[in-house]
Amino acid sequence: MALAGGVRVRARALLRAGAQFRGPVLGRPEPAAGGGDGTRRFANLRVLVEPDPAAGVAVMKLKSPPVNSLSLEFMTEFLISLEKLENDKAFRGVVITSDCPGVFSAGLDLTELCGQNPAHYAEYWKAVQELWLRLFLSNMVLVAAINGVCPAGGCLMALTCDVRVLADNPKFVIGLKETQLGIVVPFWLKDNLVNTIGHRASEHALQLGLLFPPAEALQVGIVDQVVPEDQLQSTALSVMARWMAIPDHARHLTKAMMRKATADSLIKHRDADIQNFVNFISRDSIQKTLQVYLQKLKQKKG
Ligand SMILES: CCCCCCCCCCCCC/C=C/C(=O)SCCNC(=O)CCNC(=O)[C@H](O)C(C)(C)COP(=O)(O)OP(=O)(O)OC[C@H]1O[C@@H](n2cnc3c(N)ncnc32)[C@H](O)[C@@H]1OP(=O)(O)O
Repeated sequence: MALAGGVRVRARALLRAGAQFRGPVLGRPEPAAGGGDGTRRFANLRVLVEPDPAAGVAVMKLKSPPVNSLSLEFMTEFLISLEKLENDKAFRGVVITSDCPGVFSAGLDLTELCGQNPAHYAEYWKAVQELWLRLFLSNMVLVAAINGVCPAGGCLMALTCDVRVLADNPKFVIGLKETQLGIVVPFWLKDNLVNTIGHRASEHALQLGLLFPPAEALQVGIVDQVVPEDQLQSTALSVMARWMAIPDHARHLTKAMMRKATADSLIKHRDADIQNFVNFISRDSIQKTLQVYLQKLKQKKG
């Protein structure tokens, strides 16, 4: 699946501004530090990719501090890195994890949703849809190694993966807390959750805006495994090895068959979904609520 129009334009703009990339320009992998071991590490500003071509696996580390919020730049860079791996036959699986201590992702970047114009909100929401579609329909095996708090849009990313492994730390909660913020999840994210934990559990989780700590997350099935923090990466890689043992063609056709209807329902109603979002986020009352919420987040430290 290729990048959608708006996201592709932004991706090109990012690539044109190659000077802002630390290390190599995307598309030109550099030898790992120390070199000569056949690994090709590449990075853009906000995503670090550690490839292991011999295993057919890459680890994507989200590194958009402080909280890996889903800014337009972050989503664009993430999708560029993902596409690069998808286009390289050497890679069949990706482990997604965070490089920001204690936070997998704080979800939507609320600063993108405050005081901007409708065209910006439309571009932003299209990028969120694109992020979800690209991950949800990826041919590769995706394993989320969740090493931090994972609310809302962070949970959206994790839910697209084939497997979720959560580090056992009571602070590392996961879930869709939107109703607690007075907002409603989009239908396609609701469908993704229902496919994962079932209808009844989703009703409770969504209406109450539940954030599950590890034991409860495992019990409800929003994650597949909970492991000690120091075993997260090794567990994710061994889960990956099990999935990689299945012939790719059969596995990804099966994945597509299982996920097609859910993805199609967004693809068919994409423009209406964007319009709904723009109307919602442009309301004065929502803008005021957002400002207050952001202010509270900033004051938390003080
Ligand atoms: C009232 C909200 C209305 C939202 C309207 C959106 C409409 C959307 C419609 C449907 C969408 C559904 C799908 C997804 C929805 C979302 O993702 S909404 C976002 C929900 N996320 C959150 O509420 C998380 C908020 N953040 C936190 O709770 C904490 O930051 C944390 C993740 C638990 C980490 O805590 P800690 O390590 O203590 O860091 P902090 O000190 O709190 O934060 C550091 C700085 O980061 C800023 N920040 C935090 N989260 C965000 C964010 N989501 N977007 C932008 N910025 C964020 C925070 O303000 C701090 O900034 P500074 O003070 O300037 O350092």
